[in-house]
Amino acid sequence: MEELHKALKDRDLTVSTVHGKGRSLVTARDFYPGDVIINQEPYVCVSTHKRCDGCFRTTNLSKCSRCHVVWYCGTSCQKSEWRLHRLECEALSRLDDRKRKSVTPSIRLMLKLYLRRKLQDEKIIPSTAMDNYKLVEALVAHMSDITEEQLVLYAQMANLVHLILQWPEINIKEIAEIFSKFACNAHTICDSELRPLGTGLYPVVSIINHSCLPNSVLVFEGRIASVRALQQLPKGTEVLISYIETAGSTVTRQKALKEQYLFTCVCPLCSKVGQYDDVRKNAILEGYRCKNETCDGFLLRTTDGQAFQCQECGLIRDKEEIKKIATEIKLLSEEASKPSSSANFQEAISIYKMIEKLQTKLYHPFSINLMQTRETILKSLMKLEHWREALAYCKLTIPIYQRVYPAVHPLLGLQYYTCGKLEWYLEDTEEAVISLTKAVDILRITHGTNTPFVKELLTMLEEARAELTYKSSSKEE
Ligand SMILES: C[S@@+](CC[C@H](N)C(=O)[O-])C[C@H]1O[C@@H](n2cnc3c(N)ncnc32)[C@H](O)[C@@H]1O
Repeated sequence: MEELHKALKDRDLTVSTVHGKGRSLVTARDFYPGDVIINQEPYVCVSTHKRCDGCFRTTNLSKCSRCHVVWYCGTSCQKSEWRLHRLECEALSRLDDRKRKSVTPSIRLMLKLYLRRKLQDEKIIPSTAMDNYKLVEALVAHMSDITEEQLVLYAQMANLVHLILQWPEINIKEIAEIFSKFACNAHTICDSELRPLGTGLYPVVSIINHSCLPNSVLVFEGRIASVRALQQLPKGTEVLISYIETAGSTVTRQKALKEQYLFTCVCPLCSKVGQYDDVRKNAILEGYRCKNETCDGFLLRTTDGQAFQCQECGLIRDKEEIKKIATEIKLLSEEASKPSSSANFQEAISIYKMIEKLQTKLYHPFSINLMQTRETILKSLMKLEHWREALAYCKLTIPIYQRVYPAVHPLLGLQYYTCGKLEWYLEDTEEAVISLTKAVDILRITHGTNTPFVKELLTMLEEARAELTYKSSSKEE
């Protein structure tokens, strides 16, 4: 680990231990909003769905002609992956069709990990301070916290890995432990618009702990993980990213962290659990609305548990009435998730609009359930190229985004970006300039200014500004 400390020192970072959290990454100088704190290539990664295994693209794909499992977009990616894939390919080719179908991304991640370790041990692939198996060994596994059921699943997966690799010395218990490490440490690789592409293990980035109110953000440039400061981080600050979607009540966030990452979060936001501010925030995010439509107070359960009372105007909402609407929403949601409905955007939109109508009666106007429904409608409208209505929905989501996310958050930036693009396309140039400027202000910090995505956004903003100037000068004439 000496080597790692030296490599991190060169990047103005250190590792220290924080009570209740274990290792943590700490700044050794001041970092400013948008500064890259650390970049890392994955130790191993896999694409999910049908994508090129090298660059995650979905165009010009052809399957490896030998193993029929892995896809490449061309010879360049195939060559760059060859040393590792040669061994993986050999192992996969031995499988019959049925077994080959059971090779999930997690199984492939494990195969690649073992093969890469072997290649590094044999010095066929070089090791560096930030790229070696010792870093994987140091990752937390939380073996004592996993359920019996999960353990059985890991053991089954480990057996499959054993069967594929056919290495006599392989240790099933060790593989199961590494599966647990994947669960606690691997990251979902996303594109610039935060759509998931694959999964990767970045053992140095994995030293970074979670906060529900993070000071940094993890984004990806291709398969390189990039952690950027969201705010000024004075020397000696613990770098914190969010592992989960933070727009949820404390209970929802803690449940997600416990289930997916096996820990109880001790961040400043979570330690406020039960305090008035936390109760109020949660009741707005996931609670019911006041019966009086002009009141935006939040509701809490009455002491007898039989109803909910608005904390602003005192009006009572009956539990049965709430239950009735909630049941109608549930039935409609089940209908919407049927393959026949989700494949037909028009049908999906009409069901989700019914859900939206019921949710506006049930939930607080700043509810995340409502935000998610509107987001689903927006996406379907975009698919159908119903731009004007899509813009209306996008605008409806923005106030909720502003409320549930901090001022600098990639999802808020991306929502302004969608809004700006739609406005520009619909020739609402003045509005487009405002929305795109807001998008740039956020995304230049979260994504950096050198990525193709942000460069394109900057060009779009420049063009929209030029168009606005032209429109204004033509009006004056
Ligand atoms: C990806 S690792 C982060 C590095 C880890 N601290 C280590 O020592 O390797 C995730 C683990 O760190 C700990 N952790 C991260 N954030 C935490 C938080 N906010 N509260 C409590 N534990 C946390 C948990 O044990 C979690 O499973």
